[in-house]
Amino acid sequence: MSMIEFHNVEKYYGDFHALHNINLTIDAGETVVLIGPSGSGKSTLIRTVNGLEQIRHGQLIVNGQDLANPKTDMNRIRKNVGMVFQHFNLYANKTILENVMLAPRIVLHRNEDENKKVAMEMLDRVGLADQAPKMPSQLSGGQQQRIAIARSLAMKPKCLLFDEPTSALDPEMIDDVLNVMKTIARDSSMTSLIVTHEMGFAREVANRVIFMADGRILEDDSKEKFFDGEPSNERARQFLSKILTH
Ligand SMILES: Nc1ncnc2c1ncn2[C@@H]1O[C@H](COP(=O)(O)OP(=O)(O)OP(=O)(O)O)[C@@H](O)[C@H]1O
Repeated sequence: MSMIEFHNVEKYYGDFHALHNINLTIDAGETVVLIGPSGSGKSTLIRTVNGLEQIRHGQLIVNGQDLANPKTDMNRIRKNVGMVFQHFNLYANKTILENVMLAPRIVLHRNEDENKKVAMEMLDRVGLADQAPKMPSQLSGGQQQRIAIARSLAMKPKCLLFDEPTSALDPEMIDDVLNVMKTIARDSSMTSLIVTHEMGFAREVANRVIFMADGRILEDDSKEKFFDGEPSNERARQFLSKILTH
């Protein structure tokens, strides 16, 4: 079953043509990594999936709903499609537990006992259950990002979008966040679409690797073909050799 379908999608920012003729189908349970040079449209592409950016032409179907249809209930999309950003933006004046419980309470009206149980389960999943009573400022950046992941997981989404979740972190914190993301990727009930520059991570967890440049998908391969074979596209090959030699 497909979770996300792009059909001939075009995206503009004013006159700037940011996405060109995107065709892409992602099945439920897949872990897809999106890579490419800066400014190639990776963030734009994943932000269209939960409606943070609107498309101009084409069709985008997420969890069976057509995003271009004005009747589509975007709240329903966002319940099923979570997002983890580069900057985690926890509520500074709320405890870690409250941060994780907030959206399910407001959006899903989950009852308090169940909400707390789920929140603690998710905090446990990211290895931070013991931090529940603390305030965000008492945690490191890497821990805060893991809380942001727990916060997304608490909504029990079908799909999680990750937009460079480790690129604002100090190097020593990156692995802890990637390890949490690896356990999510192994959960076949969740679809993950991940923008990252972490090639080791991509190589380990991705089912598929998509390479973008200039707003276009130039390569869409299994991870084996992309990393162990050779991408067919010349720019993808150049990008890969450059990034792997750094
Ligand atoms: N809100 C906006 N208004 C105008 N142009 C934008 C906007 N957001 C992005 N762009 C432009 O769209 C292009 C794609 O940007 P995008 O952030 O999607 O790229 P990216 O591949 O995610 O880059 P990076 O790896 O640097 O985050 C860039 O040229 C960028 O300048």
